[in-house]
Amino acid sequence: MLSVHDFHAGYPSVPVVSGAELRVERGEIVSLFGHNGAGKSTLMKGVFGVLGDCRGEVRFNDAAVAGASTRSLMRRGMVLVPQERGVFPSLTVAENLRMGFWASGESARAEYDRRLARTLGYLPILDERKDDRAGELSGGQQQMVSIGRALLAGPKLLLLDEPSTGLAPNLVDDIMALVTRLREEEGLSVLLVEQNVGQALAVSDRVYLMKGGRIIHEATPDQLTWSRSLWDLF
Ligand SMILES: Nc1ncnc2c1ncn2[C@@H]1O[C@H](COP(=O)(O)OP(=O)(O)OP(=O)(O)O)[C@@H](O)[C@H]1O
Repeated sequence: MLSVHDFHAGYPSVPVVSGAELRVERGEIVSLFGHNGAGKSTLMKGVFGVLGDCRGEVRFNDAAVAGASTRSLMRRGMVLVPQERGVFPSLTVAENLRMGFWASGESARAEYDRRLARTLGYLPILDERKDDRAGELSGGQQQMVSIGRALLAGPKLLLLDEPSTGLAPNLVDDIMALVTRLREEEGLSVLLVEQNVGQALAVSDRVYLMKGGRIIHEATPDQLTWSRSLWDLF
């Protein structure tokens, strides 16, 4: 579904990610772990076409997409849920969700209704709050808006950047359960950045460790759980 080879990304005159190699197979949940500043968000944003200064190979659904715009990647089915959530506070929840649909380039009303019904099925709180301004919602509910907006875009691959930032532990469990359901019921592939390592490991098929802008190791959750030497890499 996604393969990244010798990928470099950063900001004007600030190189961050160096020579990254990673892949996400269809239907896989893959986590990317690393300390603050390791470059996880930069890698995700680079792959998603948000940053200008990138080079290397990115293949998505068998097409070479390095350098493609975010807009074209969304139309192909890659969607980023950014760490900062990016909800539009003065718009209602329903309007925020609709933005995701429009960003996917779809315009058929029937498809909108179908995606909306499925999304509200996963996130019933958004149905209850659909006429409220997103800025009035709690942090956890705003995270649900951000994920819901991504689902309205009809993703095949979700890039989820620290979805549980600032959330209570029970909400972290809810988000991990949602990720698992989306994989099982929608066949979604997920690349997940998460600081709650234990909870992310429980839902992941594979894991990458990132340090100093480099991917330093690939492991299964089992290997990571039982190998002290892998943790020492950090
Ligand atoms: N807009 C920017 N301009 C310049 N440097 C940036 C910018 N955003 C991030 N950086 C730098 O890039 C490096 C990697 O940051 P990044 O956010 O990718 O790390 P991260 O692993 O996602 O960390 P965290 O877990 O804190 O989100 C850091 O040194 C950071 O200061």
